[in-house]
Amino acid sequence: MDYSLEDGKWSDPFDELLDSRTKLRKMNIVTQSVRVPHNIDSSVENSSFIEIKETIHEDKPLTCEDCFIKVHCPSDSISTPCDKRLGAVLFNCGLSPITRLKLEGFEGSSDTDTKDANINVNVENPFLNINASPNMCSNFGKRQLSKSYKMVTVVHPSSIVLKPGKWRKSLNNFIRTKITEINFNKKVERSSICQDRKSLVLKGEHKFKNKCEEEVLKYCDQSIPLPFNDAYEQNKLLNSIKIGEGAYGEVFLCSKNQNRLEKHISNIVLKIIPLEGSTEINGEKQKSFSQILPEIIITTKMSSLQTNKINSTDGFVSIHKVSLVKGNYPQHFIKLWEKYDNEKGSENDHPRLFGENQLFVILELKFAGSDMANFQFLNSEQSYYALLQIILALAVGEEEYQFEHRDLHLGNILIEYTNKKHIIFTLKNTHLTVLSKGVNMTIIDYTLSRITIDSCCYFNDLSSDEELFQATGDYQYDVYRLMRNELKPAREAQSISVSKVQLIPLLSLP
Ligand SMILES: Nc1ncnc2c1ncn2[C@@H]1O[C@H](COP(=O)(O)OP(=O)(O)OP(=O)(O)O)[C@@H](O)[C@H]1O
Repeated sequence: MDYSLEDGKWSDPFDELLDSRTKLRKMNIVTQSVRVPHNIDSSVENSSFIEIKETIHEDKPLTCEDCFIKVHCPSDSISTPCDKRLGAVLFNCGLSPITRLKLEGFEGSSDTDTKDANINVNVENPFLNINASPNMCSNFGKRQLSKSYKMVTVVHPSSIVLKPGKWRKSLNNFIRTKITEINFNKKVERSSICQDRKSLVLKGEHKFKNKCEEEVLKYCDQSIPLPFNDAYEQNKLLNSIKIGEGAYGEVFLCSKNQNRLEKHISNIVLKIIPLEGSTEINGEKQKSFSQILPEIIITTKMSSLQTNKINSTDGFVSIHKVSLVKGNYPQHFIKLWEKYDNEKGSENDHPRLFGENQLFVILELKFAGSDMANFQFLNSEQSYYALLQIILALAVGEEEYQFEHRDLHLGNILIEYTNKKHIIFTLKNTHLTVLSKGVNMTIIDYTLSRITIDSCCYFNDLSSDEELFQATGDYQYDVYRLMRNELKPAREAQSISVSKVQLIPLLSLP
């Protein structure tokens, strides 16, 4: 029975507030002067936060005099989004604001209102104290209100302040564009592991590499790499366009024309990942066969949950095919790359730098919509059911494969509009039906994920990846540290049988 209200009709007090900012001002809930810091703060880490003075008169609009800034140290606090702290005072309703967070990096908000603010920031060499304890850092990240009562974020000199989402991409971009003197040689290669619960399955580097290459070819249903240009000829692909990029790959959308204009497969996404080359790409060492293998296995397994009888879900991206190709980047993809770069600006390196012996893995995925960081929900109810879909998909994945995503930020959750009224899940043989409220949610990007299949655990080893645990700039980065702390006892006990779902808060729900 559907007890929810008609699609698009339902709204809670907060939706009304969101309808227009003018209303907020009329209600004295928000004033020009405090709105900017308030919104910025919802995606800023724990370097500082605003507190409202207790003497506040509820019937009067807030001004900066009513607030003071507190500074916290990351070692002893968590960067709870500030809207939670302010929520009780500013938004007297059951739900916290669902904001589209737009923190454009370490320099503060991208909000045009902050343009003329005093930016008290020195980004020339923020890594100098990179290994220093934040406790010992006297001028630990703080913010200041400018004369015009606007808030800016100041870089914490002993940590890396990044925008939320694709942390590795942001980090590499930060290093390449902002650091003039890099005192930062601690890059650790992430090792990939296919580990038995008790002992390593594969030993010896060379054997291991060959075994992984063989395995990758097996998943590709190939015996040798295919020539890139022939396998993905321009006339086999229609309406191609570059739609996204990550630290490791370029993502294109196209329709695949299988038999020269005869059979037409609807939209597919090609995620193209360079492999095994010695050239650094996007500030990263290229992935090895052993590092890509877990991603291929995990993507294939999670996709197969669609047809599983006992635990099933469509919530993980569908994979049609994997290919291993070799050769220069085809010209038609280079053109699409350049078009994207001209229109949106790419943070990645130009693909012309790949030589003729370059290997790539290409994941052919189903198009699953746009990412949640760029999506605006119609109302709270829609976001609530979206969240339920994600939770149930994770529950199914965890039940079947002890799946942990471990990097579930907004950029890795895709949303597509759907006409389906319900989304169906099967969990331990029980059918569960969730209202779609017009949206279908899909989880992508298993670079950091881990699953267990028949007592064999597949994952990339994050324990030596210090970068992952040093970034700040969003609550997302605290979650990495919190999870590491949480798992320490298990690691110390040499146990890897952990079945916690890591879910970076998706929405600012109370
Ligand atoms: N199946 C898909 N449907 C629609 N868009 C997609 C799909 N897969 C990827 N994308 C788009 O491409 C972007 C990059 O993809 P993805 O996160 O898989 O790359 P990545 O290189 O693994 O990223 P990271 O830097 O996090 O490792 C996504 O944020 C999304 O916008």
